[in-house]
Amino acid sequence: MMDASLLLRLFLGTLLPSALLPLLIAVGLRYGMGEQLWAHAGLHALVEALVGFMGLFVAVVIKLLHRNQQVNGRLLWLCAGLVLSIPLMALHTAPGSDENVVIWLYALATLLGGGVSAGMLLGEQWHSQPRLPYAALLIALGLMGWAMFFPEHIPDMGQWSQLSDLAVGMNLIGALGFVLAWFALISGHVVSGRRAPLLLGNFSLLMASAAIIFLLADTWDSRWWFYHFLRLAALALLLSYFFALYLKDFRVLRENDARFQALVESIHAGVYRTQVTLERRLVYASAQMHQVAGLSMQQCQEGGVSLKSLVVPEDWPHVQEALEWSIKTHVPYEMQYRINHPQRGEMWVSDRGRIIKDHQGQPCWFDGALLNIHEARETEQQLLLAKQVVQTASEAIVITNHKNQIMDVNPAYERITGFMRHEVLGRNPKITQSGRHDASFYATMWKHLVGEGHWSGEIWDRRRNGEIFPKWLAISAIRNRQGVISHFVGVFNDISRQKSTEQQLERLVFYDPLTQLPNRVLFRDRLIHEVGVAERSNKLMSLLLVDLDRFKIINDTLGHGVGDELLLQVSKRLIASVRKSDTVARLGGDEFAIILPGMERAEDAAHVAETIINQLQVPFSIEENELFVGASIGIAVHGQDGDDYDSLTMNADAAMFKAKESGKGTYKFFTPDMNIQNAKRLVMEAELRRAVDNQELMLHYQPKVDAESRQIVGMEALVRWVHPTRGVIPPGEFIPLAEETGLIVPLGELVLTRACAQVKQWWDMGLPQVQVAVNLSPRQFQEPNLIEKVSEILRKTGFPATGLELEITESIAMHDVDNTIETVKKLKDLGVRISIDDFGTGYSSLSYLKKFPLHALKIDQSFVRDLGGDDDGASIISSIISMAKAMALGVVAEGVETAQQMEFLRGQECQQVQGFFLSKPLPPSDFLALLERQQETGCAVTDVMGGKAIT
Ligand SMILES: Nc1nc2c(ncn2[C@@H]2O[C@@H]3COP(=O)(O)O[C@H]4[C@@H](O)[C@H](n5cnc6c(=O)[nH]c(N)nc65)O[C@@H]4COP(=O)(O)O[C@H]3[C@H]2O)c(=O)[nH]1
Repeated sequence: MMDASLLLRLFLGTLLPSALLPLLIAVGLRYGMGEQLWAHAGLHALVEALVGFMGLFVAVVIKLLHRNQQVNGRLLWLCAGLVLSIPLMALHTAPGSDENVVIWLYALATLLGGGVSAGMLLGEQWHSQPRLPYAALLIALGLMGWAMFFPEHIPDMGQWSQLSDLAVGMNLIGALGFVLAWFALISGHVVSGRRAPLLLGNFSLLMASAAIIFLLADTWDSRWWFYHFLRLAALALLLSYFFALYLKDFRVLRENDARFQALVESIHAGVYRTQVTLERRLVYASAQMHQVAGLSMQQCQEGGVSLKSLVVPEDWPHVQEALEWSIKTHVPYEMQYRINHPQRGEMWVSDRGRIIKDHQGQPCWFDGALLNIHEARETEQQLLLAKQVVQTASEAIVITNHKNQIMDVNPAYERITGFMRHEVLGRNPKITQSGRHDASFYATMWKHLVGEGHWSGEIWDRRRNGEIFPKWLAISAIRNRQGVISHFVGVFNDISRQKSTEQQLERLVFYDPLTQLPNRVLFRDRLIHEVGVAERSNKLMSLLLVDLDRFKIINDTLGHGVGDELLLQVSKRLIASVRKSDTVARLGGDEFAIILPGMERAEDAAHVAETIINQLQVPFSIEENELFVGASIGIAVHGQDGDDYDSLTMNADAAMFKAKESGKGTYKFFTPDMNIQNAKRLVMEAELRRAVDNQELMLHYQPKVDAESRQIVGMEALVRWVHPTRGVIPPGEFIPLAEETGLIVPLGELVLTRACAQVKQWWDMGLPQVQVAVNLSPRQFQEPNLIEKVSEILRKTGFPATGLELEITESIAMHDVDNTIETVKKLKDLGVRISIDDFGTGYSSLSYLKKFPLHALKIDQSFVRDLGGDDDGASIISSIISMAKAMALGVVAEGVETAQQMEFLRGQECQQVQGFFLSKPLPPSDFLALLERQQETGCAVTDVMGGKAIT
């Protein structure tokens, strides 16, 4: 609805003045200038020129605005109306035009101007005809040409005072056209807004009015001037509208530009426009390009710098490619590349832009924005790197927020805990708690973590499968800029393998690998510890050293497998014999130590020792063998027998040695005189060393007699130590010491050489050529050059190998059976005979025995001694004899002391006998006499059978 007040204001403000003013001017001119024709003609030309200029100007403006799509297409009809009418109107001022032509031009201009302007009312399909103004121009030119060159063909238009009907009709139709155009204009379809339709409508009304007044006017009268000025006012209205429109556009443009500038300068990005040529020269660069790309402010303002010169050469092809692609596809581009910043060096930028086309759709610019992303990219790279580090780290990493909710974990976390990332996100890390640590542990941990910012330590956790494992955990608190804890980062390692290695190492260092008992190192530690405890308390502490009595024989004869099993079983019995607080340790070989702390009386240690001895006397059953071992125990009590590790162990050792000495299977408390005995042993060792060198050793010979013929068939060489002060020392007292110290090797060589030399001498004397038997100790037997030594001695002494018999013990035979068989075979190859001494005391396996190239078995004297007693010596002897017979071996019975024993052995068809009943071991001179007697009488021991020994 048209606003009435607006209508009134427009009427009063626009239409009225624009009609009144021409009227006043016209009246003023008529009466002011009178009949001065020259003045009227000049003013008329000026007015028409102004009308013509304004009309054409407005026509051009409408056309241009339409091309820029700033005005409605209907206005092209108004434009065409102006193009048609204005030149025609202007033409009538040409000098020499006759009245008919002038009226014709006027009427035609009014007709065509109004008629074509009314085209604004036409339907949609008639709008936006860009060629319409040109067509109008052509028609106008044609009509002008007609009027100018063929005035005679112009219809009769009458005179100013009396217009023809045609002239009147054309003017009326033209006026009607302007009225119709007024309808079109005020409808709001041509121009929008409140004032514009009325303003333009006024133009149309004035034009219509001018056409009507034209009909009433006469040349130079006031009506005549009136319609001229009406048209001038109408066009002035039109011009003012479009001028205002232009001004408005210009202002908007300027505002937009200022706004655009402000906007562009306010953003961090450098905004640019470049040419689409290959160089991509900048035609516009915002001031930010100074910051982003290092352009000078002058370069920013003037442009001209090529984008190519800014970009790092390696990246340019990539930039070119993206821009070309954008030209081709018209799709905006977005890329990241490096530019050479003159001050800051290579900088990463992000470039987003698009192709701009001209009005013909041809690409003409690239408009883009360059953003410095160097720091962001560096940060991104660092983040990427950090992420990769986290992802590939072998340590588990868990990140929580300040509420201790898991925000992220790495693959190592998943591998170690078994929990997948998605299972733990948002949960508390305590899902892996093992329950091994109490609340106070975690409270301390958190206190330290929050206070110090970090915590590290060993902690036990639980895997998803329930398995508990140790880990080394380091947690750091991460604080934000305000210093408030925002995150926690936990890094941990599964240290179960390391732990078990540590434990294994600890076991290796501190425990005996066979029995798993503490070894000497840990024993020492514990003993020192218990000494300290005993000193602080009123309790006694005792140390027991336990040595197994027959372990060596068992180990040598039945092998290490049996030996190891025996030690295992012994260790179990020892543990079972003491309290849990006591320490049972294995010091090596068959030696064990027991620490008994917290005892009331020393006798308590004796009870424990008795228990142990009783326990170890119970036979052990290993691999179908029933094995008997006893134990000798030495006891030292803290305080009375020593107050430190060294004195206690030394004294317990001395006590143990004494226990062994005083018959096995017993215990002894340490007494001070034991140390004296120890000292004695040391002295003896030195003396024995000297004795070997000083020829203090001499040999005695004990005859072996044929049980049937009673003739001496052999002899055993037995060493004696003739001590300068102590007299003759029997071998039982020094052979073990020699064996222990290694002195047995030179001693054994000495004995063998002496025996061979002695018997060779007797043989050379023509005496009965009986064999001599020499004892070989285990240590001698294991000498790698034994064979060479024996053959060298035989060679040196010239004694035939067949005259020599070497006695080895059962334990030697059964130790390392294969090697022993080898050595025995080699000895046999030399011609030497081998017999097994003390047979029956060891654990000889018959099947092995068969493999040895033996000569004879010597029945141990303990069985002979048992004859006639309760023990089953007789049956053992007869078994040995029948076994030897079966194996085609000779048998010698040792230790024959009585006629009964002799009788028994003869009855059992024992081939040879040896013993005090026949003869004690004799010095060489006595044995020589015996041999000589046998040579003379044929039998050296005849009288013996009468019950009297030879010596
Ligand atoms: N009670 C009793 N004893 C009798 C009787 N008949 C012989 N004997 C003793 O029995 C031991 C026999 O020697 P053995 O079994 O080889 O036992 C020997 C032997 O193992 C070792 N031995 C002696 N001389 C040597 C030697 O030159 N080298 C090595 N390696 N060991 C030797 O010392 C051990 C002890 O030698 P001896 O004291 O000489 O003791 C000798 C001998 O005097 C008897 O009727 N009644």
